[in-house]
Amino acid sequence: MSASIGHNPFLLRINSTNQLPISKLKFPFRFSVSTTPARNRTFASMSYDTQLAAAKKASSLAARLCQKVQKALLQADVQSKSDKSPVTVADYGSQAIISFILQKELPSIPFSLVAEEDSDDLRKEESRETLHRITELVNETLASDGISPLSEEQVLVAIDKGVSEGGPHGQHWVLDPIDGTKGFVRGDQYAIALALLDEGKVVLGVLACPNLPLASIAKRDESISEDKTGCLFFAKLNAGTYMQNLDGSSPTKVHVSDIENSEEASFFESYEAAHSSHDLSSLIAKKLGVKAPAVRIDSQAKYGALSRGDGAIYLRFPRKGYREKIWDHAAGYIVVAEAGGVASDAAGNPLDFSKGRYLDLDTGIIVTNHKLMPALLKAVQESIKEKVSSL
Ligand SMILES: Nc1ncnc2c1ncn2[C@@H]1O[C@H](COP(=O)(O)O)[C@@H](OP(=O)(O)O)[C@H]1O
Ligand SMILES: [Mg+2]
Ligand SMILES: [Mg+2]
Ligand SMILES: [Mg+2]
Repeated sequence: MSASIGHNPFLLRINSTNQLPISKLKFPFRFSVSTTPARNRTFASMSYDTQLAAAKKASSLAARLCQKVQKALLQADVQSKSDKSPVTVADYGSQAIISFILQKELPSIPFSLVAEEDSDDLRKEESRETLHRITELVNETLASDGISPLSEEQVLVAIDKGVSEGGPHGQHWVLDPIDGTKGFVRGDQYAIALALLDEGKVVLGVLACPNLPLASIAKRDESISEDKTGCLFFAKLNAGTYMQNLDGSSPTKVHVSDIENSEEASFFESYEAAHSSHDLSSLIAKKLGVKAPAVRIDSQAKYGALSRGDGAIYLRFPRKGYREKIWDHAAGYIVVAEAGGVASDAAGNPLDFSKGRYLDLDTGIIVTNHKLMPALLKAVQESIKEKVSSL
């Protein structure tokens, strides 16, 4: 793993392999409050209310930190020049806050966290100033909620709780502290994405999207820039999906688009062509007769926007060999599923979050409503075949 600290104290460039030394693996924990063995419990019997409240609090505080850093980044006019995945002090700060708050709010539940970042680079001598800045940011954010400050070591320990491997047994939090870091650095969309796995299934998810307008982004007039932004989506198994203002308004229930005619559908995809083939998605859209141009935005904000019907389809086709990580999809997946949507890989298999830190997938991820899925799947499979045979 390597990292170099740029001129701006808010930005770190990092080259992460996501490989973890065996010595860092955490024993998978069971939910200890219940006296029933985990495998015998039914998901319906669990309410997950305390976990959801803790997840909402943790994500909202992390969003506060991210908003502050993004403002500073933009004022400093930093640009992402490297083709390596950027990591900012906000990625680390967000992970530290969420890890710390979840443990603080849920003291009686054994804690297992599968998260994107680790502190290996931050522990290096050359990162001292950065660690100091991260700790300062974390403490300013915690103070705004009346929480006592953490030491630099406590910040590192909180970040490193994220080394869990997840898996099919017990409960595991799944965290992307900033999803869409490239969008974050550009001043565009990003999300703080937190989900809970229980026995390998996603049972709750929270998506904080500080730059997403509260109003629909479908057919938005780009010239109107004073749209209110900052959405918090949350979903619990069998309990629906809700959206509220990040500042804490009362939640409203959301539902995916009920469009049946694919010609009327619009679709989301990654802003970054390196993350998802824009060529393949345009071929699929053509086959479906989609008229609207692709809506390209960063991060799981796409899942949030889809869950409230801003668009009807999300297409993601990474280059061959890319392995999707569970934190890039777990929260978004349940937010869409509980809003009446469906996600699968390109072969129509459901997404399986029980396999550890990665998703095992056939080719890509497609998300839509139940009515459009059969036609979408057909168009996807035909398009993939055509693309492969034309190579
Ligand atoms: N070559 C690649 N193909 C597909 N996804 C990639 C990728 N390189 C990075 N990503 C993932 O794409 C995520 C952003 O998704 P999106 O394209 O929807 O904005 C990144 O999350 P992070 O920003 O958390 O690192 C990263 O995990
Ligand atoms: Mg990243
Ligand atoms: Mg991500
Ligand atoms: Mg991330």
